[in-house]
Amino acid sequence: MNGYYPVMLQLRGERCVIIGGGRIAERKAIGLMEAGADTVILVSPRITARLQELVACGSLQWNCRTYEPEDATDARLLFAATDDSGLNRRIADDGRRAGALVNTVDGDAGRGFLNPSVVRRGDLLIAVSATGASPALSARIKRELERQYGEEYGYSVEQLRRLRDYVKADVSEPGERETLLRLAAEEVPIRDHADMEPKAWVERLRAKRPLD
Ligand SMILES: C[C@@]1(CC(=O)O)c2cc3[nH]c(cc4nc(cc5[nH]c(cc(n2)[C@H]1CCC(=O)O)[C@@](C)(CC(=O)O)[C@@H]5CCC(=O)O)C(CC(=O)O)=C4CCC(=O)O)c(CCC(=O)O)c3CC(=O)O
Ligand SMILES: NC(=O)C1=CN([C@@H]2O[C@H](COP(=O)(O)OP(=O)(O)OC[C@H]3O[C@@H](n4cnc5c(N)ncnc54)[C@H](O)[C@@H]3O)[C@@H](O)[C@H]2O)C=CC1
Repeated sequence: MNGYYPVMLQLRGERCVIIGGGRIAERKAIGLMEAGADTVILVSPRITARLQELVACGSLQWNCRTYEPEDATDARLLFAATDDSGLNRRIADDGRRAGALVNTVDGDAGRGFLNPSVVRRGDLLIAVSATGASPALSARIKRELERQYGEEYGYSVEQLRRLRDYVKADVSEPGERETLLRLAAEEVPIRDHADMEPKAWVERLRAKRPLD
């Protein structure tokens, strides 16, 4: 067992602090924004052109200076993303002392979190990690999954959520709920013009439900 445990973190309203403003910090910042993080703070004397654009449109805050230990205070997630590995280690220590979850971009990953490679299709989120053994393999598997799970899954998962809300409210018998939701999950992906009105969908599923 290598000690890694996957979770899905809800980042809305959580303070995310990135130290560094290079290519890798940029990738981490964009990943946070794709997740819906709304409080992302960059600390770096220099940042990339893309990060400057994101600062200009108000998506990120930028503190244009070098790291100070106070930057780690109150961070929920802290990214040590500079090109100085000694500094990254100090940032990580400060962050852990302050109770933050810490990502260190240069391999000192023993006691923090790693970023997986991610495929997003609406509410479907597929994350892949080789836990530091091979980021290139994670990226390759992500590309394979992107082909296997196309954009149509975004619409499908939206419809499955609607169906599930309906079934939770309307079908009182737990065994029947489970059977219906499993059968529905087997039917996706669905075409985005298909009528997936929950009531009619449940009726269709009931008609094809295996007799038990
Ligand atoms: C430990 C970890 C910590 C962390 O950053 O969280 C880490 C560390 C390091 N990455 C390095 C190199 C590369 N990283 C990538 C790409 C990604 N790296 C990501 C995560 C992670 N990288 C975590 C482990 C995750 C895992 O193993 O699954 C991804 C998945 C997610 C993301 O960063 O958001 C993102 C895929 C983006 C996508 O989806 O496409 C590529 C490929 C490419 O760029 O195409 C290369 C070159 C090829 C190679 O090295 O494999 C180096 C060496 C630097 C050097 O040589 O000096 C280190 C440091 C070290 O390991 O020593
Ligand atoms: N995790 C990953 O996927 C990968 C990680 N890496 C690692 O990431 C490191 C960073 O790579 P890049 O972003 O390409 O480097 P870069 O050189 O483009 O950026 C480094 C950034 O750190 C900032 N910085 C330096 N000292 C600072 C300080 N005291 N306080 C605040 N900011 C400071 C600089 O201003 C710059 O913005 C590399 O050294 C490498 O070890 C490299 C490739 C992939």
